[in-house]
Amino acid sequence: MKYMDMIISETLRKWPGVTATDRVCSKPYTIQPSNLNEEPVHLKPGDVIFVPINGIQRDPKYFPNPDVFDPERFSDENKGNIKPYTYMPFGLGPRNCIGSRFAILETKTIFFLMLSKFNFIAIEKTQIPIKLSTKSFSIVGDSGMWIGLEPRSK
Ligand code: HEM
Repeated sequence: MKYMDMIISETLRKWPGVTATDRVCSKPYTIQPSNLNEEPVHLKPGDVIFVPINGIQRDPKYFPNPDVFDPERFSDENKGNIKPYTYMPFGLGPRNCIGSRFAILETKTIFFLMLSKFNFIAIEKTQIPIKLSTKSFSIVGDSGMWIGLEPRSK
């Protein structure tokens, strides 16, 4: 199941189901500029901060060639190179997703059963590359997500 684990991790990097999360600031904090033309940002208690999970996980600074689907990023040899706090499909810290292990187990079970019976194939309605909807907060296809199931011959 190691390779399936790598596939699921990379899918959640490139296409995180939850594209952003938020936090409420509890004490004053200043984000220092990282470029010459930027001003410091002063945060006050009560300010709400959006953490763009999708943007961070597609940032070439953290994931080279971010648009390439490459499960090897999560191999035993490579996963140690991922910088802390740059991969967060289930959020981070004490309020991270309580259902993450269940979600991964469920995904693996479904894929194991489906792949043992069917090949997943592109059909006429499958959009390659997929065009994403601009009307949804989550990552969904503009005209749905279509895939064909072909029974596997024994
Ligand atoms: C692939 C599936 C899922 C994804 C990508 C996902 C993602 C997330 C993310 C990003 C957060 C916010 C965490 C943070 O801000 O640090 C979250 C919170 C949460 N998720 Fe999930 N989730 C998934 C499945 C589930 C499932 C299956 C359950 C329940 C069975 C669940 C229950 C929760 C709950 C209760 C919270 C709020 C936790 C808190 O505020 O302490 N999630 N999830």
